[in-house]
Amino acid sequence: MSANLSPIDTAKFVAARRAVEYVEDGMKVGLGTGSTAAWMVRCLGELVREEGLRIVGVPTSSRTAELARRVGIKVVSLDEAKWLDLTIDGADEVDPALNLIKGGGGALLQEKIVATASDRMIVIADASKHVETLGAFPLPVEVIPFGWQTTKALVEETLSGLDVLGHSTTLRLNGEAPYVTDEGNFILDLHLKRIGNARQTSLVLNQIPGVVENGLFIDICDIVVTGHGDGRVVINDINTGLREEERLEVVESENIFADLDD
Ligand SMILES: O=C[C@H](O)[C@H](O)[C@H](O)COP(=O)(O)O
Repeated sequence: MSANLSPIDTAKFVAARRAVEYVEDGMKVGLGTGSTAAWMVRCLGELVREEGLRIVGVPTSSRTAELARRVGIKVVSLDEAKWLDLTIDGADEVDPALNLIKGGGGALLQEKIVATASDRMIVIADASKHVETLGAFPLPVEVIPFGWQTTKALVEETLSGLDVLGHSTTLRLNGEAPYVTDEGNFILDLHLKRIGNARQTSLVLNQIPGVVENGLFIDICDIVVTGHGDGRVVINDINTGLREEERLEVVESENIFADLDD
């Protein structure tokens, strides 16, 4: 069957489809969160079901855990797996050095822990995620609920010293109530004017009491697989400098497209 995907879903799907080629039998794989990562989980599930691929998956959110189980991937905790061969995840922004902003879907904390505990991190993205400088996408910062308004004020005061803060810092909402992460925390979205020094910004943010983690992923990602709406994928490996392009055909079994609610 030829799937009738929109160009954006085609881009996400081909990136995911190409990225799962890095997964080998017996691997322990970190499973990212978000709409692009959901394609990867479906692709991996298909390989498990149809080709007998034997892997264990460590999900980075309750959403991903649920989807992974549904598509037939054996799910274990990070503490059971201890160290992972590979993590595949999406991103909100990717810069030329493959530094990232993540957390648009609220899963940055588990994502950063899982990616850091992996030999390699592969990011899957559509072309719109590439930027020259990080920071147009609001930077998510996970904070504990206790005293969050004080933490917000401290974040604003600290960033004004770095001259990176734009017009506002907002508490992420779920309807009228604060959005609550899988770890029971809140998220502040930082609207920045620029991030001149992402490493410094990340370190400074994580020094503030009440801040649990921020969405800057510096020197964590090894490979970016970028999908395009016409089926092209571009692979960028920061360690080898390799850049290659190929084209994938979007002709898939019904199973993988049967469940598109994620
Ligand atoms: O918290 C969510 C994650 O960092 C996502 O990987 C990121 O927001 C990208 O999501 P999507 O693939 O839906 O654009």
